[in-house]
Amino acid sequence: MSTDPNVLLRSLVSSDPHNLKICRAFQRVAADDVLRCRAEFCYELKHRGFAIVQSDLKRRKDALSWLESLAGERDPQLADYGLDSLSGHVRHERVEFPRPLQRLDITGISAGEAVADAGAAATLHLARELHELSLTCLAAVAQHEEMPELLDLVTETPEPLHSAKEPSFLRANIYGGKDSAGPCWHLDLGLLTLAPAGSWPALMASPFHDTIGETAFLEELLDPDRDVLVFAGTALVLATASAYTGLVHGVSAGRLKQGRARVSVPYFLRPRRGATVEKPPCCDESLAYLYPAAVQPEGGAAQPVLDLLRFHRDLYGRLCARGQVVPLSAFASPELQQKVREEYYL
Ligand SMILES: O=C(O)CCC(=O)C(=O)O
Ligand SMILES: [Fe+2]
Repeated sequence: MSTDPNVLLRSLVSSDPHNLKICRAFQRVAADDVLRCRAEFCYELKHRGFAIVQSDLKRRKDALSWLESLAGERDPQLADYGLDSLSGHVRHERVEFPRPLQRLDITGISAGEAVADAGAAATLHLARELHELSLTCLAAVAQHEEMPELLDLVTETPEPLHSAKEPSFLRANIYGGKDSAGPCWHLDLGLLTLAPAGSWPALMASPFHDTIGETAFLEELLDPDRDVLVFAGTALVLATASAYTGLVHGVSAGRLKQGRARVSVPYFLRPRRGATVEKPPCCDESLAYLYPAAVQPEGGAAQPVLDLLRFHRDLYGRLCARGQVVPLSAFASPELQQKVREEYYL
C-alpha cells in the first residue's frame, strides 16, 4: 500500500466530492508513524469519529489479568500492591452511579519499576505508555491543524490526581458482572481518550454513528494486543471550535449482565490545571465559565467551575440521539444557556 498521505487520504473518501462518505476500511496508523501520517490519523479522528493506532502494548495483558483479580476482592488495599507510596498518583474508589463498578485511576507517572507487585507494575507501565502515546496523538492534531496552542493545554509530566478537577489518567473500570444500568451514552470530557481493548468487548459507539462498519462493538475492530482506539472528548471539540467531534459511546448493559467481570483501561488526556480554552465565538456570554472546562484554575476558582460531569450527562444524553456529531451550536441553545444562568451545572 502507498504511504503517500495524499494517496491514502483520497482512498478514504468516495470519488463523489458531494458525497464525502468515509470508507469502511480502517486506516490503522503505527504509533511511530502518527506524526508522519498525521493527515490520515486526523482524517479518521475527525470524520470517522475515532482512529486506530497500532502500538506494542507489552504489559496490557498482565495489567488486565491483575485488574480482573481485583474484581473478586471486597476491598482492595493499595498498600497490598505497593501502590500506597505513589499517593497522589493512584486512587481506588467504588462507585454506584451510573452503574456499580470499581475504578482504579493511575496517572502516567513513570514509576513501574518502583513497585514490586508485577500486576500493579504492569498497570503503571501501561498508563505511562498511553500517556506518551496520547501526547503524540495530540501533537499530530496540533501540527495538522496548525494549532500549536493545543499542546499548551497539557503537561508532559503527569499532574497528581488532586491537582485538577479532572486531570489526565488511566482509568481501570472494573465491572463486577452484575449490572442493571443502560449503556450510559456519553462523551468523554477531555481532549483525547485512548482505549486499548478491554478484557472482553462491550464498548459501543452510538448506534446513530454510521461510519463504524460492521459492528457497534468497537473493541471487535481491534487487534487486542496491539490496537488502541483514539477518540476526541469535549475539550478537543471546544478547543478546535468543533473541527473535531466527540464520539458518543457507552458500554453494553446486555453484555455486562452476562455475569463475567470486565475490565477496561481507557487513558484520558485532559487539559492541565489552569489551562484555558478560548470561548468559541458562537457561545453566549453566560457560558464563559465553561472555560477552562475541565480544570480548576490555579489559586482556587475565580469564577464558579462547571460540574462537567453533570453538564455532560445532561447535554450529551440528549444529543447522542441525534448522532455522533456534537455541534458547537448546541452550546448556544437558549435552553442550555438558561440552565447555565440558573447555575444548574455548578
Ligand atoms: O468500559 C469501557 O469500555 C468504556 C468506559 C468509558 O467509556 C469511560 O470510562 O469513560
Ligand atoms: Fe467514556
